[in-house]
Amino acid sequence: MAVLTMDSPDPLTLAMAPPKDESPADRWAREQREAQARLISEQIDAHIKAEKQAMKKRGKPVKVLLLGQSESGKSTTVKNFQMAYAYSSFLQERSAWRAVIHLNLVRSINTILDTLGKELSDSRSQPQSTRSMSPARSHTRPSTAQVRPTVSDKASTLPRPSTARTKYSPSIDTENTLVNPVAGDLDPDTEDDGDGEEEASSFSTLTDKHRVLQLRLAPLRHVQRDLEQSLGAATSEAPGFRGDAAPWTRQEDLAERRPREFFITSRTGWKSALNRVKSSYNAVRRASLGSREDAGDADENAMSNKRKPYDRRRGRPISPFAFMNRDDSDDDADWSSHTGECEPQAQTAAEIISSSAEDMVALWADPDVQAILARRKVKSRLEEGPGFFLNDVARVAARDYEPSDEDVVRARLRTMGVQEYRFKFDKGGVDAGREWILYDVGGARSSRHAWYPYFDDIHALIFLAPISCFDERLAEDHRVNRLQDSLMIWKAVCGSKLLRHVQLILFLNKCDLLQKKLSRGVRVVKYVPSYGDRPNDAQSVAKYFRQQFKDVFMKQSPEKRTFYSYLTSVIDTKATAITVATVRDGIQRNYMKDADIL
Ligand SMILES: Nc1nc2c(ncn2[C@@H]2O[C@H](COP(=O)(O)OP(=O)(O)OP(=O)(O)O)[C@@H](O)[C@H]2O)c(=O)[nH]1
Ligand SMILES: [Mg+2]
Repeated sequence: MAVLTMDSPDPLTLAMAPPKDESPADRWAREQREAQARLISEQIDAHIKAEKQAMKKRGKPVKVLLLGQSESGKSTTVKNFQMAYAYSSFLQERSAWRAVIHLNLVRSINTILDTLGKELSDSRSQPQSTRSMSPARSHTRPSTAQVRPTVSDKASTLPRPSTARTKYSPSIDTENTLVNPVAGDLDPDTEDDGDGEEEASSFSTLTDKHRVLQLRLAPLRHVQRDLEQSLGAATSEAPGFRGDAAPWTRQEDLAERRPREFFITSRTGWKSALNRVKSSYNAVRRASLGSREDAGDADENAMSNKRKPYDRRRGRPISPFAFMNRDDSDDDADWSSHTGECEPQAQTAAEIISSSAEDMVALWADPDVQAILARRKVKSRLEEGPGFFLNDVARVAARDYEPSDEDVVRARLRTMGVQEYRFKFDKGGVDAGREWILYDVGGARSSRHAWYPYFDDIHALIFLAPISCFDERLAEDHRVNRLQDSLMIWKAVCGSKLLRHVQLILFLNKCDLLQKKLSRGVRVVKYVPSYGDRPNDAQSVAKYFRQQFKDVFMKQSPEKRTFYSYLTSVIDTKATAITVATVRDGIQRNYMKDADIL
């Protein structure tokens, strides 16, 4: 074995030494390269120094985590912050939401077509004796293939409804579904109003006109598939998952910490999804924004094959968002080379949607279709569900459609992983100029393990609890009532030792939907027996639910702290702007008080 002795030449010196037989030209080239490298190194050092000084001057960023179950309104709240304080970046993204809105719309249409399909097959499967109750039912039905594709009521040869309808009997929850909303699971055998207890009919009111519409709208199935493919995994709702409401509590008991970086899934979720279709919509916009947009062409599955976004200067993963004020925009410079991938599918989808506009309007406006949807309980599910655009078809399907702010706020795309938004409040407030970071998380049960690593490094937590969901079940686990799930998460949040100094702010959200639900006659006491004989109006119900959350807060908080709560409908951007401003001031004051700045 060779041994290094003191007499041996220093291996480092040897490695750095120029080649023995270096020519003058090679030497000149080498020295040029070395000078260039020195210059770059000095520039990086100067940049880091300037950044550190700026950081010191600005102070640490205010960090806010948004929590709540899936579809509680976290991302919608972020959009409200974005609209209020980073509107230019919101505008830059706005047109890209068109694909999401189109997908939301097409899904609603396909849900209607599915319902009509069921209606027809249910009526066909009725025994002959039932069908022959009415003389009209002996009429021969034309085969679908024979139907001329025109939308006219005159061709109708199908029977009209008789008055002898099957009695509507909702097999819904009985009493005691939610005796104590904080306690255990629901009875898995019970069903609620919103879960699709549908009443089949022994005959169909559908005519040739509807069949023609069905045929003409059939291409929208492909459109849905194509848009889902273009936008990636965030378009599907959370898969079934029978995990805990607050899976981190066990970790907390064991004082187990996992590094946050492990969980950051930069460039997944809706931002990446939007960027995949963005370029196909607006070539001019693309040309002007191409250099700064964090344009993603990867969905979550493709991520592992891509270069990971990493900010060498700051030593952390790059934000997946372009949502930041101008002087932060260089954050995403590494990604500019990915910009501009064209998604012709989204454009083709927009063309088909545009040419189907009239038929979509006709389908949704049709009184027979409306009656079937109402009877099968699909109507309220659509109207009160996320991403409802059926009342805006003519506008949304137009060739030159550009989403409005309100459209973007109403659009639905699931958040995957944890997404980070950075921005500064340019003007106003007690702490103008300070950087803020909002963390938006995926709220499905399968995503909640990713929340915990953020607990020890945040100043405030905004918790979204949709109070209209008292009669709904979790998509990922149908045994669990959604209000109960919210309360279980809230309980764990309030009781968390890591969060004991964190300012908790509760948004009792979806008050507009609560109002709608109650006005169509849904009774709270049926799902929350403890509600008793209190009035079934939105104000009383909201007050009662607020008290439930407050009780949990008071009981679980490890230390005394103030309870902040707001009744919100975060799709109402005007009202939410006021709430957001109040919350912002409150968080800033608290932050500065803690930092002994005030
Ligand atoms: N009517 C009504 N709709 C709301 C309200 N808040 C949110 N929504 C809608 O509900 C849907 C879901 O909202 P998101 O903000 O995406 O929910 P989220 O909590 O981010 O959900 P995940 O990303 O799955 O965790 C969207 O279509 C929103 O427009 C509200 O107060 N009223
Ligand atoms: Mg979200």
